[in-house]
Parts: sequence; C-alpha cells; structure tokens
Amino acid sequence: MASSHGGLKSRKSTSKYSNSPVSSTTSSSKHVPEVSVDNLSSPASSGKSKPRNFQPESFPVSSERSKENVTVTVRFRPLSPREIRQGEEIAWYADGETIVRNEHTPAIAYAYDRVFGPTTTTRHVYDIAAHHVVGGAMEGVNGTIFAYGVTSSGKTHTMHGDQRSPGIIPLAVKDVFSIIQETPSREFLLRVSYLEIYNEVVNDLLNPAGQNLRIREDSQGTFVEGVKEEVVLSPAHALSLIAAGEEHRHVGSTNFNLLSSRSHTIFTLTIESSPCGEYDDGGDVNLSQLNLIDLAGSESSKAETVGVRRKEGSYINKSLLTLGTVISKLTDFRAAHIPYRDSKLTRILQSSLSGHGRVSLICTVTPSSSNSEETHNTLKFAHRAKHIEIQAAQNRIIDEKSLIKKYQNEIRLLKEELEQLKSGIVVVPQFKDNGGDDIVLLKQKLEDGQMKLQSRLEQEEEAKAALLSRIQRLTKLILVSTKSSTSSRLPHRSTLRRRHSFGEEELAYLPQRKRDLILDDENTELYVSFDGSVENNNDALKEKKNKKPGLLNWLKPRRHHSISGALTSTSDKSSGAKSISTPSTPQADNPTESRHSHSLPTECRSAEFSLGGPQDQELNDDTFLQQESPLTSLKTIDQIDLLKEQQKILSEEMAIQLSALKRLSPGASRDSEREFINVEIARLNEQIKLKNDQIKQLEDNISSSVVSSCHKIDEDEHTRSVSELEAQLSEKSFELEVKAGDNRVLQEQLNQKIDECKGLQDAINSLKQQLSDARSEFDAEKDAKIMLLRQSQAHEIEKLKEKVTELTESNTQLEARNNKLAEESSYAKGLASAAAVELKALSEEVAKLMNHNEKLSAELASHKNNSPSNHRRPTKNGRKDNNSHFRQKEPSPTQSELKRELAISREKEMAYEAMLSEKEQIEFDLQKTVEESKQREAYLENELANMWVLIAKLKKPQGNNNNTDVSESSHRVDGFENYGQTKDFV
Ligand SMILES: Nc1ncnc2c1ncn2[C@@H]1O[C@H](COP(=O)(O)OP(=O)(O)OP(=O)(O)O)[C@@H](O)[C@H]1O
Repeated sequence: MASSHGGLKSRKSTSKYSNSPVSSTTSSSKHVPEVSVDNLSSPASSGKSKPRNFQPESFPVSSERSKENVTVTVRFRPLSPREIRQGEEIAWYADGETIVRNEHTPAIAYAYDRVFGPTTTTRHVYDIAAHHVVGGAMEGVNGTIFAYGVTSSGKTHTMHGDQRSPGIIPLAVKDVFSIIQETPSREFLLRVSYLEIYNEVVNDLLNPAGQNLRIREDSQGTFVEGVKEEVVLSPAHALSLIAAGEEHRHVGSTNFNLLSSRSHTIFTLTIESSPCGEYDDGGDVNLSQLNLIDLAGSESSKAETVGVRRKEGSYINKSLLTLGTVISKLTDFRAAHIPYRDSKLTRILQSSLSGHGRVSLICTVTPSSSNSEETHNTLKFAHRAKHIEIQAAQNRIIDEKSLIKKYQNEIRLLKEELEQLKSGIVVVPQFKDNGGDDIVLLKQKLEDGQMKLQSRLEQEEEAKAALLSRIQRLTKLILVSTKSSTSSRLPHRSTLRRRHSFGEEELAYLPQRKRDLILDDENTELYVSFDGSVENNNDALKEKKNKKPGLLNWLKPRRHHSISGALTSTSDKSSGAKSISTPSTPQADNPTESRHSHSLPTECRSAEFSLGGPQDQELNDDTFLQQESPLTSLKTIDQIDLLKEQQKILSEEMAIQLSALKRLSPGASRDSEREFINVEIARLNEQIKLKNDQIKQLEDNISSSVVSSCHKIDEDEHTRSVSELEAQLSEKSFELEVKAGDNRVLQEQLNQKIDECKGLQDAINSLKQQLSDARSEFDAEKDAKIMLLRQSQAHEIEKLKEKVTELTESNTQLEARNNKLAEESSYAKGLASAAAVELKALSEEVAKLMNHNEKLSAELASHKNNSPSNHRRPTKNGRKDNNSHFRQKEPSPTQSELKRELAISREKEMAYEAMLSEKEQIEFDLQKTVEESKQREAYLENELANMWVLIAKLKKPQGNNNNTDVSESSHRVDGFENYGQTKDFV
C-alpha cells in the first residue's frame, strides 16, 4: 500500500472543499461542565463541548497543513437477542450527541466528536464520520477510516453492512464515483487493493497466491510489497472485488459471534486525478489513498476459546494492544519512540497514524452489562485517540510517478501516430493522363501504383485500427464525469469513456455477507432499542428473507434484466439506453442515468455502446459512421464486446454462485440450518441453470448479432457493411498478424528456453550423475576406510589385549616377587634386629673386654714398672712385698695371656662389626629392592591404566555403531576397575 506524503509539495486546493471552514475536529470541552470524569483520564476535557454541528460538506480539504485531530465517534449497537435472553442490562448509554455515560456510575462519562445511539443508521454514521475523509481523499489527502471494538460490537456491520444497511465501505465507494461525476474539471484513475492481516501474516485478498506479503518502507512511507492492485471502473466493479476478497477472508465462529472476523482487513482505494479538458493547465497530479479498515475484535479472557481460535485471539489482542500503545505514545509528546514495528497492523497504518492524512476512528460498543469492562476499555482507547494530532495535506506527485499521466501520455502519442497515419492515407499520388502513345504504359503504371497504394492503405488501416483499439482500451480506464458534455476534451469518437450511474441500486452489489447465509435464529428474535423499547423485527426479517436472499439472488432479476436489455438490443431498439461501462450495474430504469446519457455529446453517446439505445441515436451514430467509414466497424465490435463482457460477467457470477454452493454444502450438517441451506442450494442451483441458459443465449446472440446486422442492412449499406467487416477483418487480421508475430517471437523464445532448459536439464543430469558417482565413490572409499580403520583398530586392540595380558602376568609375577621380597624384607628385618641385639651384646662384651683389657694393660704396665725396684730395695710393708714377690714369680704367662685375650677379643669385635655391616648392607639392598619393585609396580599400574584409557578411546568411535564393542569396552573398563580394586585391596 504505497502512500505519498513525506516531502510532497502542498498547494492550496481550488476545489469546493477548500472554501469550507477549517475544522474537522471537536476537542473543546467547555460545554459539558456537569460531566465528571473518572480518575484515569479526563474524558470530558476533550469532549465537554457543545455538540459540534457536523456538516459533512463543510469539512475542508485544505492543501495547507492545518492541525486537526483524529475524528473519534462511538456507535452503540442494540442489545442482541441473546443478551436480552440472558437478562443483560444496559451499562453504558449515549447521553446526548457527544457523551457516553455509565449507567451505574453516572460520574463516569466520556465525550467524543459524536456518539451514535443504537438506532442510528450507517448512512448517518457515514455522513458524520466518513464523508469528509472520502472527500479529502478525492482531493489528494490520504484518509483512513477504521472501526474498532470488541468482538461482536458491530465493526463489520458498520464497515461492510448488508444489503439493507450498506456499510461505510460501499457508501464510500459510491461516494467516490459520485464525486467523479460531480467533478468535470478532473479525470480520475482508481485502483483498489484488499488485504487482510491474519495471525500477523499479510495476505492479499484479491490474489490468493499473494500470501505472507512483506511490508516495506520507502521515502513515501510504508507499503505492502507485491500486493495486487486492480483498476476499477464502476462502484459495482469495486464492490464485486470486495465481494471476491471477502471469500478469502478468515472468518470463524466464536462464543460471541457466529461469524466473527478473525483478521483485520484493509481495503485501499488509490485515487489519482489530474485536470482535464479546458481545465488542464498542465498541473500536478493528485495522488491519495483511502484506507477502509475493518479490525478484528479484541477478545476478553472470558471468551474461553481453545485451539485455533485462542491463537487467533491472542494475535488479534496483541496487535490491538500495540495499536493502543502506539496511539497513547502518539499523544504523549515526551515519547521518543513509537513502536509501529511491533505489529503488522500498526506498521501498515504507520503513515496514516503518524499524522499525514485524515483519520476517522469509529468505536463500536455494546451497551450490555456483561461487556461493561470491555466497553470501558474501548471508550478509554477512543478517548486517547482523540488527542492524536494530524496535519493533513494534499499529495501531489510528479508526472513520471503517475499512472494516469502515463496513460494520458500514451493516449496522446497514439493519437498523434493515428493522425500521422491518417494523413499518410489521404495523400494519394495523382497520375496525369499525358495522352499520346504512352497512355497504355501510364495506365499500367497507374494500376501498379494503385495496387501498391491499396496494399499500403490496407496496412495503414490495420495499424490505425490497432491504435484505435489501444486508445480505446486505455481511455476506458480513465474515469470522467459524464457532465463534461461541453468539454472539448473528447473530440474524437475514439475517446470512448466509461460512464457511471450512482443510483442506490448499485449498492445492492454489496456482497452478501457470509454471516447472512447462516441462519442465525437470533436474528429472528427481538432487537431491543437502546432506550429499552422492544421492536419486533420478525416482519423486517421476513422481509429480509424475502427481499434480500443475498447478492446472488438479488443479481438474478437484475442480471436478467440487464441481459434482456442486451438481448433486446437487436430486436427492440426502443428500450432504454444502457451503459456498457456498467453491464454488471443494473441501472436501466434509473432516471439519473438517462439524464446523464442525454447530456452526453454525440461522440460520447455513441461511445456508450448503447445496444438498446434509441433509434435516433443509432441513426446519429450511423451518420457519424458514414463520415468516418473506417470506424464503422467499431459499432459491431462494441456490440460483440458488450455481449462478450456480459457473458464474462455471467460466467463470473456463476463461479461465485458455485463457490457459494460449495460453501453452503459443508454447513448442511447442522440440523437447524439444513433446511435453510437446502433452500439456498436449490435456489443457487436454479440460478446456475439460469446463468447457463443465459450464457448459451448470449453465445447465440454473439453469432446472431453479426448475422442479423448483415440481414438488416439494405443494398446500399451492404457495401458499407462489407467494408466495415473488411475493416474488422483487416483489424482482426492485423491483430492476428501482430499476435502471430508475437507468437512467433514467443515461440522462438520458447524454443530457445526449451533448448536452454534441455541444456540445463542435461547439465543437471550430468551433474546428478557426477554427484551420484562421486557419492558412490565417496561411499566406497568411506566403507574401505572404515573397514581398514576397523581392521587396524581390531589389530591394535588385539595387540593391546596381548600387552594387557602380558602386563597383567608381569604384574602378577611382580606382585608375587614383591610379596616374596616383602617376606624377605621382614625376615631380613628380623635378622637385622636379632643381629642388632647380638651386636649390642657383643659390643657390651667388647666394651667389657676392652675395660678388662685396659685394666690388664694397666696392671701390666704397673708390673713392668714395679719389678726392678723390688730387687734392689726392700718394701716398706710385708704385703706389698709378698705381692711383688708373687708378681715376680709369674709375670710372663699373664701378660702373654692377656695379650692373647686382647687380640682374640679384638678379632671378635672386628668379626662382629663386619657381620653387622654385612647385615646392614643386606638390609639396605633388600630395602632398595623393595623400593624398586614398588616403583615398578606403580609404573606398571600407570601403564595399564593408560592402556585401558587408550583401549576405551579406540573403542569409542566404534562404540556408536557397535553395541557389542561398547559392552566389550565397558566390560574391559570394568575389568580395569576391578583390577584397580584388586590392586587396592592387595
Ligand atoms: N448497529 C447495529 N444494529 C443492528 N445490529 C447490529 C448493529 N451492530 C451490530 N449488529 C449485529 O451484531 C452482530 C455482530 O456484529 P458484527 O459481526 O458486525 O460484529 P464485529 O464487531 O464485526 O464482530 P467480530 O469482531 O467478531 O467480527 C451481527 O449480527 C450484526 O448484524
């Protein structure tokens, strides 16, 4: 949805709207002083105003940016039959034209631009809340109208309505075409798109293939990429597109609404206009967008939905919450960031909400007490929205970006080309009769020249006819007022214009709402008006059932009428004029239309494809045709075109009916609805039959129209008719040739593409082959590698196993040796301790001996010293003498004995010491051996552990594929653990 605003030049409009007072809002609050407010906000502050006198026509469309506020209105719906049944009470009511007040707490009141009671018609709502936005859009100011409210509050009723009470969308469409009709100074090009946002996914309702579209942004704002836009030519055309789009919309049954909208829909009308005819001052083109939005309803937690409905509900609530946040941030001047990107809805509406166009918010509410809280939330939302400021300005675009300018330029160029062709045809070289002998030669030359000219003429005729048809096609897309009869902008018959009638009947093209197809028994019950008075709607509903069996049934007599008009065109020339532009728009008996028809210039009237037109008009056409014989064929072509178009429409209708039939069939399971649906199906079947007949009849008519035209003409006309047919033929053959040429080119391209495709296919095949070869090679290599790896792993495992066994054995040996050594060591220790004891005893003995020895040595020494003195001098006492005598008697044997004893004891001592050192040495050796064996054991244990780890690692890659291996591996690890445990134990 492209929008144009940012950076666009604003200019004062010259339209009738420009002179209107500049105010589209009411935000003053002085006139409702008695209205007190709740704590949350001061609603009356924006609405304590004297009810504004809304005059739709008085809304300005100023090109200068003037500050406005969003137009906020509130619409109450009546209590539904179910609510009445459940004994619901009124919780909120419209107090005057601008105040909504709470029944239970009258102090709580909110003021808005306008409050509509439950009996207000949608037409009135349109006049107050929408007309000025539509008018602005027609003048280049973007406009957005949306309905907001909880589920089942009446949003769809307000935006789409039904045949009895058309909604804002059909009324706006009708209004747009009325404004075109009333604006002879400009010509318009209208395009429509229709989107839905379902579960945060943007879908194109006009193009079922357009799913999950992306939202993009350019210098002119946000837009939906790849959305289908259809040029529309009449209200009926636009409404039929909506009807087709509605077929694809997501609708589902909820606790509150039998057919609840499960998606937000955005119907966008893109309007381009430029001055035309005598008003054409080469000015800019206005471009604007009118967004008509039917939001899905927010759901309260009371809804108790499950599954898909719950999911939808959460998406709906989330996007509406984001809308609320965006709106409150927009009104909070301190807010730096507006979270438009948080939902698809706000992202699409970004341009509209950010204040570059007019916005009208219609909040729909229910008065019922069960929804009091939700209604209060809606009222608060509406109150916040009231404070958004907008600066609406006209969008103007430069020529290149305008589709209407593009078409206009193309038409101009084609016309120039046509003129050139015409002048080329007229110039016929003149051959003068020179007289004399070479007259035969000259005649010959003349004939040749004529032949050549003839063929050139034919070619040029063909080209001209092609150009004419192209001009015709393009011109048909541009809409102008049929009031521009005095305008000199349609000088040629070729500038055929669509014309429109805007009678009420066109609204009957409003698609029959799906919800109307399902018979809601509630609808047969009572509707209670807001003030509590009960209306019996049974009669009205009966009338509804009879009068409004839906679009399809409605169309039946209309279409039939239209068709019969077309059918009588050849037989009954006196029947009323019909416009081909609205073959699907029944309006023959519309006085407005006939008035318009008569106001048309001759060219335009003839351009109306008036099959059933008055005789005189046809005569006029014929006179015209006589003057411009090459154009004569157009009449027949137009007639055939009309019939074909009608045939197409009938086929489409048939398709719609078939789809309606399909839609109805699954629903036939419910007993309560079966009867109604059966009747509907029977009716639709009948209609389909009728349509089939009509199509057949039309087909006959197409062929007979050509034949009958031949029969009717007299002899004189025969030639003209033949020439017409020839012209047609040449046109057709030219077209055929062009098409054949195109076909040839296409064929060549196709062949080329086929060749390319073949080449690509071959390449793909060879690549596939290569890929499969490479894959198989790779697989084989992989298998071989795996095999090798497995083998080597198995080998290694075997080796490791062996090593482990060896190690285990050596470990056992070592352990045995260790034990032995330990035993030996303990024995050696015993020995050592015994030796130590012995040694100690020996050393004691040695010490004794040494002492003894010393004594003996000392004695010996004393003997040696005493022996000579004893001989030479007598001793002083006898005893000493005796001893000396005794000692003198045995000195030598004692000494030697002592010496011997000493020597022996020394030897003994030495031997003991040697023994001791030897034992110590042995003990040391044993100790060393024990240490060594311990180290060896530790080393072996380490080795063993490493090996187990290694085995486990090696096993691991295999383990994923081979459970046996894993178990084996784990077994081994266990074994290792056991071993460790055993070791620990040992
Ligand atoms: N102003 C009204 N006058 C009479 N009937 C109304 C009015 N508004 C709504 N209704 C009826 O109330 C019912 C629910 O309305 P509608 O489907 O428009 O609600 P909704 O808000 O679009 O719901 P949802 O969000 O679930 O789609 C319909 O049967 C409709 O005809």
